[in-house]
Amino acid sequence: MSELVFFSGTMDCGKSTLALQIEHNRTARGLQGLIFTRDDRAGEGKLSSRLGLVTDAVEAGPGLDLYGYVVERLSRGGRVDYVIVDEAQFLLSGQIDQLARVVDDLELDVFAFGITTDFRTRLFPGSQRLIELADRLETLQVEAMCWCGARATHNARTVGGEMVVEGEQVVVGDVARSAAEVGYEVLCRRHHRRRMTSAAARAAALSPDVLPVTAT
Ligand SMILES: Nc1ncnc2c1ncn2[C@@H]1O[C@H](COP(=O)(O)OP(=O)(O)O)[C@@H](O)[C@H]1O
Ligand SMILES: Cc1cn([C@H]2C[C@H](O)[C@@H](COP(=O)(O)O)O2)c(=O)[nH]c1=O
Repeated sequence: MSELVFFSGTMDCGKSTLALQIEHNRTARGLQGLIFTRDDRAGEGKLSSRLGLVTDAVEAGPGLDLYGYVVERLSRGGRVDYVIVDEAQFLLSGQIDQLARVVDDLELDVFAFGITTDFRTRLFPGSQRLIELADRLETLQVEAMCWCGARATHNARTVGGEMVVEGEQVVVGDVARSAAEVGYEVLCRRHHRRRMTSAAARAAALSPDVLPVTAT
């Protein structure tokens, strides 16, 4: 029985890597997949992993009917054995319904990958619909970690190094610790709530206000 599977986690937990591994393993067995993505950091029509691997993909812009695209490919004599979707959080709710139809009507497995919540801890529309419709939800086994050592469960956005909780939902970016204007950092819920990024924690540790007082 074909399935719609949603592999989710924070940023930087290995989702795109797993997508590429699934693609590699199936291709190695002679299967042919169709890969969709949206707004990958590597550019339009790319699925990229921080491990350095990248492959071509179909850019699933807001105007693309994913079910229609698969049907058209098949009706032109093309082969599609399964479908992979990366950055699925960015898809419209209706596009997730189209993926469910690919599973139900075309009997193809669909493997979707994405972050569930944005920097404000709110669900992305695509992720919300995937949680509502998926046959199976999978959490990635390689956990991203907060600076405190706890499992990272939330994505923080930084602007000029400061954590922010207001702004546009979608701003393509990375977790690299450069001085980029907009960056991201994964945190545990406790530190996301306290807006305590690794830089803020370092600054607090160096502050004379919090230096330990030693008894004389
Ligand atoms: N230099 C490295 N050596 C080993 N593993 C790395 C390195 N850089 C990144 N990774 C791994 O890649 C993961 C990020 O993979 P990626 O597929 O890009 O994540 P996601 O798609 O979830 O944002 C990191 O959590 C880490 O496990
Ligand atoms: C939290 C958050 C993230 N994004 C963007 C930043 C990246 O471009 C992608 C996530 O990619 P990854 O492969 O999972 O690292 O999403 C965003 O636009 N808005 C957010 O709130």
